[in-house]
Amino acid sequence: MSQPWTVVMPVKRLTAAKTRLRGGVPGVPHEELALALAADTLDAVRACPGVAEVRVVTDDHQVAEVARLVGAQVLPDVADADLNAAFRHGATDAAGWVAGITADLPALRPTELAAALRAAQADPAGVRRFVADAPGSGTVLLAAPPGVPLEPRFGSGSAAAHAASGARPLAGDWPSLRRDVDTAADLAAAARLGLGPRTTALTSGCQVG
Ligand SMILES: Nc1nc2c(ncn2[C@@H]2O[C@H](COP(=O)(O)OP(=O)(O)OP(=O)(O)O)[C@@H](O)[C@H]2O)c(=O)[nH]1
Ligand SMILES: C=C(OP(=O)(O)O)C(=O)O
Repeated sequence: MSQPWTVVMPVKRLTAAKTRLRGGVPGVPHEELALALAADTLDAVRACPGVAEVRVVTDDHQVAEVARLVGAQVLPDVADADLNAAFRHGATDAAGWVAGITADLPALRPTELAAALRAAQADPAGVRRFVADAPGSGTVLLAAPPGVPLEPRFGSGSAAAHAASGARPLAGDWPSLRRDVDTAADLAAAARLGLGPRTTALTSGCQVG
């Protein structure tokens, strides 16, 4: 029987978010696209079996509104902090299993996330586990057992940084989980897997990638 998860999802202010994607979908306002990516990720996380609580760390009022509507808890960003500080802040005082996930997974399927979370709990070693992104250099998910600090090392080269910090990679065929979207080419790859409803509605009929 799996134990419940608290999932922490940081989202940057939309005006500053996803700069590598800016202009990537002609005709689609950038902030609407950034919001759609986060909203679809959030919906999939909320729909994932085993996820008891979702904490969205953000200073963006539109993201906060969407998050509250789907029953997530909203925490403001720590002033002048970065992505890893946002993960640590969101994980504060979480009692059981904690996972940090990036908010740029618009093709995410709840079944694939559930499978990855189950795989993390199946490890008897009691260490942090992570899921690398599709290219293998980044991280989309970091999981910590009860009582073990999340110790996030997201950012460029984070898969190696997480491994160097003692976290172990999770192997699994979870293409929708591993498909983070940083560029227009990533969005095209996510579209081939099947985008969530908000990103689909916003980009349908548009040239992506
Ligand atoms: N709350 C919070 N979330 C962040 C911060 N930096 C990044 N994120 C989120 O973390 C996730 C992964 O970050 P990146 O892929 O680097 O996204 P990004 O910084 O918006 O994209 P680029 O501008 O292209 O580097 C995204 O969902 C971001 O919204 C931060 O300082 N605070
Ligand atoms: C945040 C990360 O990278 P990117 O900005 O490339 O999504 C990461 O992979 O840890």
